[in-house]
Amino acid sequence: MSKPDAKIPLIDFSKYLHGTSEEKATCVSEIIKGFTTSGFLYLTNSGLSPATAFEWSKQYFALPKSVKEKHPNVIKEANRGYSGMGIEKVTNLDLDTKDEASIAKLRAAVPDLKESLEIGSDAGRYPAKPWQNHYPDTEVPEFGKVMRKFYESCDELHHEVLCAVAEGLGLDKNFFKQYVNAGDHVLRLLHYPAASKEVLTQPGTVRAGSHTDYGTITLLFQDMSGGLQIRTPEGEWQDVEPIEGAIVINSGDMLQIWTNDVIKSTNHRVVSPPSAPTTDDGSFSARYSIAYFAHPDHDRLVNTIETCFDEQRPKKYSPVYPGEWIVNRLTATY
Ligand SMILES: O=C(O)CCC(=O)C(=O)O
Ligand SMILES: [Fe+2]
Repeated sequence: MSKPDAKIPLIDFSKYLHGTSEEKATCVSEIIKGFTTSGFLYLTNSGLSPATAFEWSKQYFALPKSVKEKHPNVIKEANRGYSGMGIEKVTNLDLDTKDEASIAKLRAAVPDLKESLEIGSDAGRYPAKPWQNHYPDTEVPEFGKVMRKFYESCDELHHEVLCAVAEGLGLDKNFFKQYVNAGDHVLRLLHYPAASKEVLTQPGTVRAGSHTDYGTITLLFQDMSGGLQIRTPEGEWQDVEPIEGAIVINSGDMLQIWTNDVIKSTNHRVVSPPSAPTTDDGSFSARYSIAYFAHPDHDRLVNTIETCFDEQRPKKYSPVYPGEWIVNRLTATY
């Protein structure tokens, strides 16, 4: 169970979208409280439902391996396609050192027990990119249509949340808007297959290893299996229990850099808690989740906001290009 002091606020977003100016202000300060303490919050009444996307995601993961492996996620800059079981080992390494030995050691360690499909933007609403999504529309009819629609709905919601963040930081409401128009976001479908308790309770074995997210915010849709945890400043793991109908939203590296650590990019992971549902043979049941990683445009420089540093609080980060940041992080991850 989560501890009572868990600073993961449950926020009714309809109050921001349609409330009185007082309700709106309360909502903004709750969002800022979540992002500046645990780096996580729950959002309800956002108007966005992941139900259809989950249905199509399940159909995708049920396809034969040979079909999914036709379009592997191998080009870091593209970050599109399928990653099979054990391909990814997420981590936070000190990327300034680019320590090849630690990356190699990490790759040899126990891999994450999951498979995923990464989907990027499509030309049309967004500027064309040199890379394409490969939708399995023959095997799963309308897959591309469903995912494109969901991607765009997530983009819209993410814009609203960033407006609230800007307001909460005392900036112009549209401050982040100029940075997030290229559709450099990533929609990631995740499947953690059923696994025996012997495997998942071995020391060091996790469904997804500890990491921070690289972008501005992540919209995380999880089923009711549980297992998501965040690391508290005291170094303890705290459950982010699923709440029916609530979207988990966490702040990522870009907001942390922009705000000089005022907003947190918190480490999180996925394990199988003892309370996780089990199958008839006593294994942990499969878990499905969908993450929408919102990113600033890859070629727009992100530089710490002027009001977030002064003599007492020196600037901690050099300006970064989001595109370079993500490629460095992905290189250390796969
Ligand atoms: O599956 C989840 O609940 C979390 C996934 C996650 O943190 C990620 O893919 O970055
Ligand atoms: Fe994550």
